[in-house]
Amino acid sequence: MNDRADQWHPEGWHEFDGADAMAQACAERVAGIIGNAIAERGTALLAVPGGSTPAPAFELLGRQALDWTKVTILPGDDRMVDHGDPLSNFAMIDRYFGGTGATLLPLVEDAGTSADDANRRLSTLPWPLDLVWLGAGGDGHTASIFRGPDYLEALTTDARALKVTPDPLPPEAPVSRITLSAGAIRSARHRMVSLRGTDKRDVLLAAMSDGNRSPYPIGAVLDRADTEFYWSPA
Ligand SMILES: O=C(O)[C@H](O)[C@@H](O)[C@H](O)[C@H](O)COP(=O)(O)O
Repeated sequence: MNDRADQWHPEGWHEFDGADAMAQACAERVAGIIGNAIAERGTALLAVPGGSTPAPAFELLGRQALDWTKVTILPGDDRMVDHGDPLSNFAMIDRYFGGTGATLLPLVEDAGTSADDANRRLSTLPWPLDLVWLGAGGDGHTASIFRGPDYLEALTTDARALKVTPDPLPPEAPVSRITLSAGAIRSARHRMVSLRGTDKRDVLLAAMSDGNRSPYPIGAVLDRADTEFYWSPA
């Protein structure tokens, strides 16, 4: 574990002793962003990550006293599966926020969804997003932006979302996906990344230090845009 106190960290770095403290901090921060967005614009629009890290924070956030009827939540990326599939990120959002009164917007309706379908749905939203909350992979991916055949399009398209087929397919979810593009992520009013573990931390720090030249997608995607980072060792 390369845990040197003098290790460089980007602006907006928040470190926690454990996953519960990080989940509490993430839930409170996202609730604050939602409350401010509603106060300023009457609505709040946020994209949230898939994967396992955010679940404890989703649990706490879903219990926050907010005017959820003014909130729209969508996945920042989703696997090309039906909502009944355990791989569906939308199903996880529905599990934690389905009872709040928020509007839940799928990126993927089913395995046949196209990028055009997703972009048509996103075109109805009061863009830009108030928040894009991201996870990070040990290979430096974020959302479903991986190195591979669709990487350049994900970094350069003006479209809000695109279909990607990572190569190699990630073993934990070996399917194509629809993901927000780098441009959509950078256009959000706020960005947050939550992640656990020293290996991922070291990849993220390297990526953020590299900026858009980074070989790690998250560095190129964020391109040093203001972002808050929430990290715990486990
Ligand atoms: O659809 C997905 O899988 C995610 O959006 C992906 O970007 C995820 O956030 C990271 O892979 C981290 O996943 P963990 O939180 O499970 O480590």
